[in-house]
Amino acid sequence: MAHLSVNLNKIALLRNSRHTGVPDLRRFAHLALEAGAHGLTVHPRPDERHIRGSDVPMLADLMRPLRPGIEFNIEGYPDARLMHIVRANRPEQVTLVPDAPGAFTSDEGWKLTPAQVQVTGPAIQAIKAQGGRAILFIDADPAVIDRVRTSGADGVEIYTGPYAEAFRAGTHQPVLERIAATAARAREAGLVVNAGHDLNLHNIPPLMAAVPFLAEASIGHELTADALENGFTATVAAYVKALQV
Ligand SMILES: CC(=O)[C@@H](O)[C@H](O)COP(=O)(O)O
Ligand SMILES: NCC(=O)COP(=O)(O)O
Repeated sequence: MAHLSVNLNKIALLRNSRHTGVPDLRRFAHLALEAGAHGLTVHPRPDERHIRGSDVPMLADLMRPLRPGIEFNIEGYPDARLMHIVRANRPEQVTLVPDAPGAFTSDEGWKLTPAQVQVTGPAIQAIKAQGGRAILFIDADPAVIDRVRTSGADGVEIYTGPYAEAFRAGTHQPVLERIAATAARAREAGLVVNAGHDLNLHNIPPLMAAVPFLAEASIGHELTADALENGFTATVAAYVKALQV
């Protein structure tokens, strides 16, 4: 069984297209948790296209009485801005991604080159120093796991965008095998194994069959699109169930 962390980015994206505060991010955070989500994820990008820095304290305050158990996961590139948000809000988990400031979306993982380690190392130390779990967003590549292990990170989030794309084409088996090999190597190294990006109710079952020990899936885009058709509460409950196999 994998935990569901609902990513609220796309609720915030819709909210930002008006100055009315509708849809209310606080309400959708409550709805997600009441529907059975094990946590919430936000990615406060530098351009604040969706999640704003000012959203994070509100969500941290909302979730604090529900801790432990319910987890707050903050994602982003470890620049001074993100690390200030992390220090101020002390989430249970921080997922570091190598995104450029204007990235269209997150579309690659850390390679942990010496230059990248110069960036991730201090951030990992700062996250762990305040009791947080430091997760590195990686591509499905077993070869990177040894570098993750020596980085001091607590775990990985395997980037599932290529898997989702291959799944749409019906050519996902080799990609899924690479994910499974990466996850197995990470587990052997004692790392937490998470996954995320473009996961949906169709591509989750094969992923869970291949990685039954997955700890958490953070899901936002496809879940929000499904919720437009089927309702947010019912959709979150369906994703919780899909991850329980
Ligand atoms: C890291 C990842 O794959 C997602 O969590 C990311 O937050 C997606 O960002 P957008 O919602 O801005 O596309
Ligand atoms: N880390 C992945 C995430 O939080 C949500 O990604 P997506 O489901 O919006 O693609």
